Amino acid sequence: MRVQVVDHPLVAHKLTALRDERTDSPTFRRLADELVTLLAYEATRGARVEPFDITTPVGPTTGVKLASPKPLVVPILRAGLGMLDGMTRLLPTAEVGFLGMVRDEETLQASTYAHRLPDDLSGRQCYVLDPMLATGGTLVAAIRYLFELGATDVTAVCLLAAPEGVEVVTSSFGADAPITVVTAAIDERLNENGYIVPGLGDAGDRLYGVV
Ligand SMILES: O=P(O)(O)OC[C@H]1O[C@H](OP(=O)(O)OP(=O)(O)O)[C@H](O)[C@@H]1O
Ligand SMILES: O=c1cc[nH]c(=O)[nH]1
Ligand SMILES: [Mg+2]
Repeated sequence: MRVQVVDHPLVAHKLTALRDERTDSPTFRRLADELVTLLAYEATRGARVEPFDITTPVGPTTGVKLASPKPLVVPILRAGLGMLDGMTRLLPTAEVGFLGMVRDEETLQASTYAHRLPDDLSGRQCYVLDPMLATGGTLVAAIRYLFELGATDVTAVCLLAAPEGVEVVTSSFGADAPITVVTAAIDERLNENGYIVPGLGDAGDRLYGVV
């Protein structure tokens, strides 16, 4: 398993504005979208391509195009939906599957309330979108499900991660697992309610105007 923290001044600048409690919902959505596009650039560094012949106005050449089968992008509802447009802007030919998951606020256990994914993920590069990697329960369950469907190459794109969550994903699948986590930052810790500190609060509520 590989963890990549995207170290870039624009990422840090936008993340700071996203964290700020004064940032309203429309601005939060825009910043999340912009951040994902920057993270997507790194997350897709290993995207498979195949040779593609074209003719420019000057003559023939061979370039590349994304290889088949198409990559699959999987936002984890609700908050992951706020990352979908930013990701598919860079991967417009990707297919999109959906996982609806919610964490119990008391037990912090994740449960799945909806799924709509292709039946067979073998050979597909899968990109899971979830802004927050907190205890790791949600991401572990999501990746386990993708593996059950045959996935062998999973990249999770998160806006923020807690060290505890990164550790749980690593220990659940092993250091050699074909998993990459790309995030804008790994914060200090989780608090007693399972929230990332300093974090940005409840990503779903802030995206969708609940607070
Ligand atoms: O790493 P974990 O401890 O499992 O927590 C992270 C999950 O919690 C949040 O979702 P939430 O359950 O609040 O659902 P929502 O997206 O509908 O707000 C967040 O969007 C992640 O999916
Ligand atoms: O800090 C956190 C942890 C889980 N989910 C969130 O939205 N925020
Ligand atoms: Mg939430």
